[in-house]
Formats: sequence, C-alpha cells, structure tokens
Amino acid sequence: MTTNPLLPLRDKINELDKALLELVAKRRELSTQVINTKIKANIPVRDIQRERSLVKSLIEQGKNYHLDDIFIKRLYQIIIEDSVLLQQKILQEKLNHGTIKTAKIAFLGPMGSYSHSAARRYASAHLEQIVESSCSNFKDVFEQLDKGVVDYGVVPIENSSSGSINEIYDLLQSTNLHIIGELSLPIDHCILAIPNTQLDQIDTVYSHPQPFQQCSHFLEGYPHWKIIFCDSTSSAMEMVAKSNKTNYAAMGNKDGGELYGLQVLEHSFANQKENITRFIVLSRDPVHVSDQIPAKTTILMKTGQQAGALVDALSVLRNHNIVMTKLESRPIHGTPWEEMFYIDLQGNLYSDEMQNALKQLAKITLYTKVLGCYPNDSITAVM
Ligand SMILES: C=C(O[C@@H]1C=C(C(=O)O)C=C[C@H]1O)C(=O)O
Repeated sequence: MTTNPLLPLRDKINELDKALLELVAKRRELSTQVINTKIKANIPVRDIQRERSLVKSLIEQGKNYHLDDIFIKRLYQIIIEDSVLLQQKILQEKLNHGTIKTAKIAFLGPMGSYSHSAARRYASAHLEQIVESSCSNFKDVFEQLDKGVVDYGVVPIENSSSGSINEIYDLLQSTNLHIIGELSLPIDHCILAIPNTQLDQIDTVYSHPQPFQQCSHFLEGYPHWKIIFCDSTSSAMEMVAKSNKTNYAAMGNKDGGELYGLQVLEHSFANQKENITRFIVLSRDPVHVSDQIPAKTTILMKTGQQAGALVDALSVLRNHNIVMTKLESRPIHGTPWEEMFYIDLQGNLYSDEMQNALKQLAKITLYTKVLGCYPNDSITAVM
C-alpha cells in the first residue's frame, strides 16, 4: 500500500494552523481586556492612528519573511474588523444590560433564504440562543414583531446591484418599530437544480424578484427561460426540490440549496462583481448606543413642496457637520406625488450636533421621525 507523500507535511501544517488559531484566540482575549480598559477610561473603541501604524509596522516586519504586503493588509483587515466588532458588542451589551438569553427572530422565507443567513449571523454575534421564525413575506416580519410574537426582525434594505428594497422602505413609513442594528452579507446567487440536471435542460427558473433584478445581465443570455416569482429564494428552492423536475431551477444561495438537496449549475453571475446586501435589525425597543463607538442614525422626513425645501433640510445637516450616507425617497401612502425621505446619518442620536440638527429640522419640515440609532457595523480597518 502506498502512503500519501503529503501526509507528513500536512501534519506539520495542521500543527501550525492549530497554533495560529490559538494565537488569534489570545489576540481576541486581549481585545476584550482592551475594551474593559476603554470602558473605564472612556476611550473610543476605534483608534485609526493605531490601526494604521500597526499595519505599517507589520508590513515592514513581513518583508523579513518575504510576505506580500497586500496579503498582510487583507489578513489584518479581517483581524482588526473582528476585534472592533467584538469590542462594540461587549460595550453595547454592558450599556443595554446584557442580551436576551433566548430571543425569537423573524426573517423572510423558509430556512435557507438570505434573510435566514443574515438572521443567524446577527444572532451568532449578538444573542446567546435563538428561536427562528420564518415568515412568508416582509409584512409578516413587521407584524410578528409588532404583536410581540418575536423579539427581533431581520430584513434586507438595499443591495449593491439592484439598489433599495422599496417594500421595506414602505413598511418603515408606518411602523413604530426601531432599527437597532445593521449587517452586510456578500450574496452569491446560484442556479440550483435537482441532482443530475444539466443547464441546457432548464426552461423555468423560480426565485424572489430581487435576484432576478440583480442578475439581469446573466439572464439576458437565456431568453427562453420562463421566470417565475416566489415569496422567497428558499420557497423557490423548496418548490424545485419537491417538483423533482429536471427542467426547473431555483435561484438562491449554495448553502440553502444544500438544505433542499439541490446542486449548483452556475454561480457568480450577478450584475455587480461584488454583490452585497445590507440588512437591518428591528426591535420594539430602541437600543442605547455608546458614544465610544461609531453610530448611525436613520431618520424619516417629509418636506413641504416649495422650491428648495429638500436643499434647506440638507443644509441643516451640513451646518451641523453631519455626514449623510444615504438618501432615499418614496411616495407617501394615500397622498399621490408627495415624497417621504429616508436619511442615514453618521453619528449618535444623543450627540449635541444630532440633537440640535433634529430640533432645527423639526422646525423647517412637515414631519421628522427617528427610525433608530444603532452601531455602525460597516467596519473597514484603515490601512
Ligand atoms: C485593540 C484596540 O482597538 C481597536 C482594534 C485594534 C486592533 O485590533 O489592533 C486597533 C485599534 C482599535 O481600532 C486598540 O485600541 O488597541
């Protein structure tokens, strides 16, 4: 019997990887000590200067081992992002008196949808244990939360290829719920079919309308495919698996497809190479965001229809040095041709600048409402 000549080397690699994991865990432990010290001394979590000088010095040291600088940057981007998010989480938990032990969380679709992955990801970072509640549409997520059936709801708000998810903006218009968090997920749509199916056998594709929009260029190459809209990507996968038909396919994610026993026929074909969806987390109660971490505040605003009304409102933000990261407008239910503006702002709701700006906005707009203040989780280590 011939033994695999790679085995001794792989054993050594395994040992090194174990040591690397131990080191990463030790570094995380130090980040925990750092945040406890920062809490006592009231020092901000983020220290951009420190991040810059650390990575610069590591790149220099890496040269001694012939390590590529881009490799070091990418590696430390992930390590520092994890460290900052861990510190933010610890700080927020302390401020909001710990997490709910077993939280119920609602999302769109049966298991395997993108919203399900986002809900799990949020839960693994912020909650101890969750009970999952799948909903057949976005309205149901809002209603379950409103009625107290669940503690949190996770819904997509925008995608880097298809833009804003209008249905969510419309639901936010009349809600009393609060945005308490955000998270972004890379999305890789796949064409999924039952085993032993070839791509040229497919004539009908099932999915939620969003993936069809995000992959319109790819779909132009298959003009004969019949497109059928479903409530969610996972209900599409469930349907295709149950049908057992070789001419049917679903568009959804690989992990979800595995749950339903489907195989990947094609992947990585969204219009934008980096296809990312940002999700928001909703709750009945607002959270307090520490002034030691970067925060975002989302507001709803209705201006009058006079010339320059929106410009005047945006000038208020500029005059208070508040950075706007997103501006979206949607028609107002029941009043044709009037618009509601949704604005994402960098900053804490309780900062002086934000409070002053909101007071002034209330004076010059017809309506202003805060939808939520939450930790900015779009952390990019500065290099
Ligand atoms: C660990 C710290 O907190 C943050 C995380 C850093 C890291 O992981 O190296 C560096 C600077 C801070 O943005 C720190 O301040 O030293």
